[in-house]
Amino acid sequence: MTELSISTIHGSQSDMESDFSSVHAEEVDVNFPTDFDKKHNIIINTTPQLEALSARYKYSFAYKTFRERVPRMLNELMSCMKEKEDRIMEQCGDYARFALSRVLWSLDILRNEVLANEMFKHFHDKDSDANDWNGFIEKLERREKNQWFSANWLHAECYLYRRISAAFRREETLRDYDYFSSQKMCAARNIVYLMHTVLKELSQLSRSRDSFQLMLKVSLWGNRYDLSLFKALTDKPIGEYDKHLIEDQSADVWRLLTEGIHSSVSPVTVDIVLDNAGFELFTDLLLGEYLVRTGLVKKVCYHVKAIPWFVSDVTANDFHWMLRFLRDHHITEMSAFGRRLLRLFRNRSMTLCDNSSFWTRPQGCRFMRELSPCLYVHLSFGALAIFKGDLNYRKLLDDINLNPTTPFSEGLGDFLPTSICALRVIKSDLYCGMPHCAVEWLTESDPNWMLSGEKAVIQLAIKPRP
Ligand SMILES: O=P(O)(O)OC[C@H]1O[C@](O)(CO)[C@@H](O)[C@@H]1O
Repeated sequence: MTELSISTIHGSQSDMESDFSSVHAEEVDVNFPTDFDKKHNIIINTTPQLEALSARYKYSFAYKTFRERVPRMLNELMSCMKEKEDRIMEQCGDYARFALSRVLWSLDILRNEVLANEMFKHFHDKDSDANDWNGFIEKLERREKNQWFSANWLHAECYLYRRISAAFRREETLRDYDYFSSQKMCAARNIVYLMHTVLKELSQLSRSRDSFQLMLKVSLWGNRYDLSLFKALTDKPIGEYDKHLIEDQSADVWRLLTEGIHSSVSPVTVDIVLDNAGFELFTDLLLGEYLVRTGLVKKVCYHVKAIPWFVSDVTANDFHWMLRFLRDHHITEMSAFGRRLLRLFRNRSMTLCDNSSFWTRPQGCRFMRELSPCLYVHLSFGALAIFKGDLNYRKLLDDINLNPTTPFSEGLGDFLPTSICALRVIKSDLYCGMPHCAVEWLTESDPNWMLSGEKAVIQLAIKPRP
């Protein structure tokens, strides 16, 4: 098997380390909680097991996220919008100038609400999920978990991105403007050399267990490309990554697709719940094309986010942009790959599921059957659903701080519409299905390991079929 190069991270690593080590550094201040901590009942501890992750626990990534990362991200978004004002006017028309100033004002208010740990506000926009969101916020109000530093981390972070979206969608002229799109497109353009290298190495791989496992791992490590955390990249041979794979069930996924399901699920469909745009999406398209081309599956269905989400998550616009970008590229292998993909979409071997708001709702996957029964039934008709990335993993576990050795299948609660595979680069302090003592050992050698994006898991929960 050829030694293929995939990326490592630098620069942001130091940001992360400084971020997290400052958390730990404050341990010395454990007897002297800051004024903010006292005023907002912050618990000077890590998150207890079986509790939901929340910024109410000082030694958590959630606390760091709302104390520092989110205010910084909102500052960057506001200055980026100001910088691009003229280009936005070209795209959305002159009237958007007033709309943009109202948006900047809303984002500034949002940032101050986070910094002051204010209560979540109800939505007054016309979007189809507004009522569901308000019903959810009322539930949080009753449980007094409706503030940035008391809510479950997943709920608060999803609420943040829904609020940002509301600020733009309130404005007719900016309603469909994706405020993260230039970052996503720019990141994709900057990594063409790697896409080309990967294509030359992998696009003709034949059907075999080794090739399948390699394709799955390329899609996994593509998840390191998440602009909400990391900004810069360089090359490293893929083989070197296996030592960073804490749990690897890729062989079980191969067995499931080749031995496990023939009679019960035909034609074999695989759903891929996408994460980041750009290079990660490219690796997910490569995986899908390999699955169909080698006859391992008849159909691949991709799931995207309905609104701009967590900076770099894929929306339907990003998905179509990537297909056009590949098809129209001057590099032969790139355009050939783009045309092959478009052919697979035309003959419906590949489809895009872009209309579910479930992926941008705060609830975990165990609430899908109740909240999005159609989506649940759709997944149950598939042979396997592949969940990409850290945020989707948190949604699978409903952000519950489980004992790290809890089996993955148990971590899903009762969510098992079909067999579930998680391809996750670990980027937050939440785990399950880990070998005994792995988390303790890793934390001992590096307290920041779970934020470095160095470690990953490939986990599978098999749905028993009659
Ligand atoms: O792109 P991914 O893999 O879902 O990672 C998202 C990141 O954002 C977070 O929400 C933190 O802000 C974590 O889940 C993770 O660190």
